[in-house]
Amino acid sequence: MGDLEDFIQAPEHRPKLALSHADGIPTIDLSPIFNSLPGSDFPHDLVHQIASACTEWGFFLVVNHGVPPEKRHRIEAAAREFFGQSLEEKRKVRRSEGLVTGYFDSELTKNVRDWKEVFDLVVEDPTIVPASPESDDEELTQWTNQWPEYPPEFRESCKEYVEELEKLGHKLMELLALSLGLSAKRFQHYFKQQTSFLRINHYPPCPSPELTLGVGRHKDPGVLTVLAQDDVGGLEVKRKRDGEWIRVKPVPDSFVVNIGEITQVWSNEKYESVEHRVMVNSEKDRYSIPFFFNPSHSTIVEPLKELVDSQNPPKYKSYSYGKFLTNRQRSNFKKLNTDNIQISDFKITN
Ligand SMILES: O=C(O)CCC(=O)C(=O)O
Ligand SMILES: [Fe+2]
Repeated sequence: MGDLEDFIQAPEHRPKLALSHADGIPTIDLSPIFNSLPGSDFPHDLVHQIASACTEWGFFLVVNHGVPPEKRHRIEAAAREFFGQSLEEKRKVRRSEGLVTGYFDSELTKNVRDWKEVFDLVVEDPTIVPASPESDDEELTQWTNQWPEYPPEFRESCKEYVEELEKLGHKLMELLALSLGLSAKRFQHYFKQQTSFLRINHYPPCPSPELTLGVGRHKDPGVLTVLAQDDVGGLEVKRKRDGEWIRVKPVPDSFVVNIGEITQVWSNEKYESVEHRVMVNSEKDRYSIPFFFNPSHSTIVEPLKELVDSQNPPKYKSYSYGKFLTNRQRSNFKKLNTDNIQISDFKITN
């Protein structure tokens, strides 16, 4: 993977190898949404579970989520085949500054290299985004997918998986809306011309797991992330209550859902996006597949009018999601001297 030196975390960010599983992240059974009569509301109890998981953790697992397990197994198998090839083969579909989809093995999180390789694809092909982060530049550009030749079923397995995850994403947004006291379809329109993307992460075994991270501590910038992790484990969440790093135990056929920064702003911090990171290990390869559910580039992100009033004034200035996204994108390629753009940059401080 290159020089170990590039991957070494500052001492205060290194993982503890002694694990803290503690009382875990809540697990939410989504079967009621498939059993309720068409046109009727989701059960109150389910909406309540979503509200308390989002408030207390910013993370939860879902089971009985409606995604057929065979579609998940197919993309997982295709991912193993793809990453099992030589670096030379994989680099035929490498990502570059002009072409942001495809294979990449040198991502930085908070300016330190992650011990991972990834394959990214956009859900809308093409995806419309601003050409540059500059606020006075109105030019738009397109992100398109590139596909490897091998394995031959790679493209189709990604496509059918993404379709399922999109359906689940919309269901989760309906639940989230209800849990905030909004109408079920309140968020739907933001996802026309969505900028959602799917990432496949491969974390190879690492000789020094105590010094490095598969993904450094970060918050997801979008609306919602729905992650499939395999049975190896490594994802850790910073518990809101006390700041302890808690391991998210793998549960077969479940998804890990977490709140992104846009939801934090929309909800005026009723729901917070929580930091997480990934530990690697010296023995096993680990794979994970996050689906990042993101709105249109033209979305102006700000606390929702219904959720603010004179008692609870907006905690954020509005910002353009498209500009935010292209700004982040640029910093992923370069080691910068400063931290990349954060939503805290838009926080209103009195
Ligand atoms: O691999 C994981 O478990 C999480 C990955 C992650 O947080 C990310 O890609 O944003
Ligand atoms: Fe993440």
